[in-house]
Parts: sequence; C-alpha cells; structure tokens
Amino acid sequence: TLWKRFTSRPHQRLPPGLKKLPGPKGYPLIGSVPEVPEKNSFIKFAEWGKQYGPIYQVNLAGSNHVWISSDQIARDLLAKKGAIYSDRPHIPALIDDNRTSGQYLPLTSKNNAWSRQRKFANVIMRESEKAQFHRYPEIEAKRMLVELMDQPSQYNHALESFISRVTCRLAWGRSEASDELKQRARELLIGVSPTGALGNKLPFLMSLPDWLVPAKAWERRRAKTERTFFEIMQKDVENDMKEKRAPQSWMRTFLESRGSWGFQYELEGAYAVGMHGIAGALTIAAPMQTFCLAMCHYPQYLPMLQEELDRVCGDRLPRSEDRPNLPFLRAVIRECLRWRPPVPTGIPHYLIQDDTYNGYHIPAGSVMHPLEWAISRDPTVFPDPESFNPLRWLEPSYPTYQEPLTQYPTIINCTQFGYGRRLCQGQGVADEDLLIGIGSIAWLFDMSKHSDEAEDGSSTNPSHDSQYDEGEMNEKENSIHLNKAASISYEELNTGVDITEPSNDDQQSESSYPGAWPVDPLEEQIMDVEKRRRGIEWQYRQSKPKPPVKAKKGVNTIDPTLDYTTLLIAKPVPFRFNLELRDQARAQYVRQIFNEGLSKGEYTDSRGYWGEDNGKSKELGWGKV
Ligand code: HEM
Repeated sequence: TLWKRFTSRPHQRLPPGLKKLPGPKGYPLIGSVPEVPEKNSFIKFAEWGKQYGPIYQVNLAGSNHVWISSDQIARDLLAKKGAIYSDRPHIPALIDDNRTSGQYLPLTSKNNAWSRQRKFANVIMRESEKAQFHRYPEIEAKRMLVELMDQPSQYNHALESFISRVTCRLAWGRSEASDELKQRARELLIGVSPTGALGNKLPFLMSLPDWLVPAKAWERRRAKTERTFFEIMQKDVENDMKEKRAPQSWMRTFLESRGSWGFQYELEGAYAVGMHGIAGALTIAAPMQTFCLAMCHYPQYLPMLQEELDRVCGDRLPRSEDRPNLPFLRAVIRECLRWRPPVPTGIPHYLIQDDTYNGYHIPAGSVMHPLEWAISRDPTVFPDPESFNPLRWLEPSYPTYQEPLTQYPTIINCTQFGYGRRLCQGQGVADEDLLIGIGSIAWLFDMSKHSDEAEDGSSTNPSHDSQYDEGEMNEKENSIHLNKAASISYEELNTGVDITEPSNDDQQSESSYPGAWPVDPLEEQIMDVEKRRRGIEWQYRQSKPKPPVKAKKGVNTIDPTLDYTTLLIAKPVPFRFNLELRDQARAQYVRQIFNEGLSKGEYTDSRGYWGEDNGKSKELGWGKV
C-alpha cells in the first residue's frame, strides 16, 4: 500500500486542456512536508497563498492538499459544488475509521450516519436556542467570575471550565462531568490533529500491533474510555429521567423520543450527544482567551466596551436579552474570531470526483482546506488585517460594516465556521457563550499587560505580584477548588514541538508555561527580551545540546500575540496579565448571587470517573497528553 500511495499520485494525471494548480514543488516522496512548520503552520500556508495564488496545491507525503485563501473560491467550490466537496478525509491515527464509524459527526463521510446525526443536531440546537440555552451560560458565568477573582493567575482554567461546564449542562443537564469532558476533548484533539498523534504523521504505524506502537495502544484506550464515558453519561440521564429530576439537555431530548431519530443502535445517540459536548468544550474557550490577549495589546478598546456594558447593564451582569443593545461587545467578539481564528487551518473537506476551476484541474481525492487564517485577512475586505480593530464592524467607512446594529455584527454565519453542507452546527451555542462569558469578564474586570519585570527579576509593580505569585496566593474562603490535573498540560501545549521535558530544578511555578519552539541563536536573543517583557517564564532547558534549528523562514516567532498552541484548535499559550476588579460593590454582588446559587445546590463539584489518579494505570482513564 505504501508503494501504491507514493506512486499513484492522482494530481499528476492532467486532463487535456486543463492546467495544474500552482504550488510548491516539494521533494520526491515526502513532498513539501519538511517545509511546513508545526508552530503556526497556517502562516506558512497563507504565505504560499500570496506566492502561488488564492488556490494552490501541495503534495504532503503523497496526498494532494488544496489550500483556499479566498472566501469566494471556498464558496464556489465547497458550498456551490457541495455534492462533490462535502466528504471528509481519513484520519489515520484514529482506531475506528472516522469516515464510517458514525462516532464523530464532524469527521464522518457524507453518508447516512452523517445525514441522520445532522438532523438530530439541528433539532437539539434549535431547541436549546429557543430556550435561551436554559440560561446555563448565565449560571456558569457567576462561578467563572468568582474563580477569576480568587485565582486570576489560573484564568485559562476558569475560562475553559466555564465553557466545559456550560457544554456539559447542555449535553447532559449537569456540570459534574466538566473536567472529564475537557480531558475527552483534549485527547480527541490530539488524535485528530495533524501535529498531534504520531499515527497522523506516520500512518503506517497504525497497521502494526499495539505492543509495538504505544501511540496505537494510547489511541485504543482513548477510544474505549470515551465510549464508556458517553455510556455512563447516557445512563445517568436515564436515571435522572426515571426519578423525574432530569434538567433539560440534548441527551434528554434524545431519550424522550429515542426511537424516532433513525439511529442504528443506542450507542449512536450517546455519541451524537457526546460529540457535540466535545465540539463545544474544544472550541469556544479559544476566542475567550484571545479576547484577554487582545485587550492587553489593544488597550484602547476595553474602556469603550465597558462604557457600553455599564450603560446597558448597569450594576447587573449581562444577559441574553441584552444582545441587540450590545453592538460593541458583538464587534469585539467578531473581531476576536477574525483576528485569531480558532480553527486557523479550517476543517478539511474531501473531493470525491475530478473537478475544474478557472481552467485548473482539481483531482478527485484532494483534501480541500478553507484556510480560515488567510480568508479572514483579505485586505480588500479587512483593511489593515493584522490589527485587532472592532471598529471595522461598527463604522460605515469599513467594508465589513452592516446594519442594523441591533443584529450586526454577529458571528452567526461568519467565515470561521466553515462552508456548505458541513457548516458548523454549534454557532448559536458559541454566540451565546461568548456574549455572556466575555461580556461578564469585561463588566467586572480591567485587563492590562503585565508590568515589565526589573533586571533583578522583581516586579516593578508590587501590587500585582501577590496576585500572580502562586506561592503567596491564598485561596479565599469561597473559592472553588480548581482541579489542577485538568489544566492545560505541558504536553498539550507542545505537542509536535521539538523541545525536551522540563527538568525538576528548572520547574518554577505551575502558573508559568513553556511554549517554545526551536529557533536559531540570534533569534533566541531577540526572543529572550520579548519573553522577559511578557513575563512568561521559560522553564525548560535542553537536556543535551542540540544543533541549532533554524526558525522557518518568514514565520513570525517573535510577535507575542502569535504565540498559539499547535493543535487543530489554536489557543493563545497562557500568559501573564493584570486582571483587576473594576468595582468592589460589583465583586460583592457577584459573590452574593453565586453563594445564593451554591446554597440552592446549583453548583456541584467536578466528578472523577476512573478512580484514583484518574485511572492513569488502569484499563480506562486519562491518557498521557
Ligand atoms: C468558536 C467556536 C467554534 C468554531 C470556530 C467552530 C468551527 C467549526 C468549523 C470550521 C467547522 C467545519 C465546517 C466545515 O467543514 O466546513 C465546524 C464543524 C462543526 N462544528 Fe463547530 N465550531 C465552533 C463551535 C462549535 C460548537 C459549540 C459545537 C456544538 C455544540 C460545534 C459543532 C460542530 C459540528 C457538529 C460540526 C460538523 C458539521 C459537519 O461536519 O456536518 N461547533 N465547526
């Protein structure tokens, strides 16, 4: 099969009268693989787009990948010709074939399982939206704000937990599974990311036995743990329903008319619900974290946002009904998605039959990538595209301005959610979570860059020190226990990045994260200055000397606003910044309403599913990530 794979390159057979798509030449057999950096690969693909045009092709280890940097071309092909462009490519690292297993709607081929699950998804999304998502985002926003007040340095955990808890409630009616859901999302993300699981880089490994390939054994255990988790969650909701105490959820909707969805087996419902849980938990925290980054680097916009929130909401938290009156908030959210797309490379489609576009031949079997990163920085649509500028959605002089401002700007149907028949199903959930989540943070907090550190390492702004120093930070009486094990791990941040594990003596506090990738010595010096400025501790060291690796040409490794994680869904690498209360009275009010909820039993702690140590050494449990 290897021989066939490398010798049968379909894109080389050119029908008469048609041109080959332009693109980099690459090397024999491996194609352009060595030219694609793992860190911010989307920037490289966008650069090729400038060089070769808005549609070009790249041979990556024998597969033909077509990259589209223009919204119009993406629509012309992926939407208008949806009949042939709506399949999905094979993801080699998954144990069950993603195209036919029916486990993951976003990765399923355009087959019957996809049709019936998409219908089901339409119903559950419509129902939740009609019920204003059962106010779950508003309920969880209070807990998030209390966590942010108590442990600002753990802001990324608070934001990820907010999203995961809301999604858990939507999926199964309760929030206890939120840490488990985060872990399921994290492991699946590794499994499906080109820069994640080894099986995606070296597919032939997946045909060897488990005992020879730990990555395959890891995936088998992941898949089994995921299935068991989904089954447990389904059973829990069934029990809740029997006892007539099941809160509204997607699972309840499934179970209430379980025979009518056309699912082939009971487990399909457990997956259909669980997959939406994972999709939500994976994605929405990314723009929330981008929001924090943007507010630190473009400080002029936070006062404008706060002015709007204060005017519209006064001394209460933002609510769903405020949406029409909060155009500035919607503009900030829309701009976060444009400036730093959560899925920057897009989710690929797969072409099932030969096609032509403007005289170019696009061979069947091509993997089609709508390059969201490039699409959202077309300078004719987004002048000065590299700048974070929410005003481009609010001032008539910009091409993106749209009225009425009670509706626009909106993220609904914006380019970041894909194309045609595979369009994202969760836009409404994302819209609600971001409105409530980002609105609540800006309503309660000021954000700014962390003060520069003095040469001796001491902070020039002592008032911020205690806020961020893990050692000195006392958890307040009401603080929610943050499950540290559920935090973003070293490995997740660096999957696919060539650095060594931190040694113990280099390890500083848990709130400092490594996030480096190989650079040449000169560049490293420049970065050192930048690192100090940002206050990110670089806590690892290379255990054995390695030859310096050249930073990929043209890839910006210095701009701190480009320090993003490497997996399919890109999040800013956690960074230090000042998160300060705007108003003591508001802080008290939030604590009071949160405590009221707590005493009514609205907030339960996270639950473990696999016993001690999250089952690390057992048959089922958390895999090493
Ligand atoms: C900011 C948040 C989100 C972003 C940026 C995002 C982005 C995307 C993208 C780019 C696709 C691929 C579309 C294509 O292939 O053309 C997609 C598909 C999908 N998304 Fe989202 N998504 C988000 C949130 C969510 C949420 C909250 C859910 C569910 C609760 C969800 C469920 C799905 C599903 C089920 C699909 C697959 C549709 C299909 O293949 O037929 N997404 N999303």
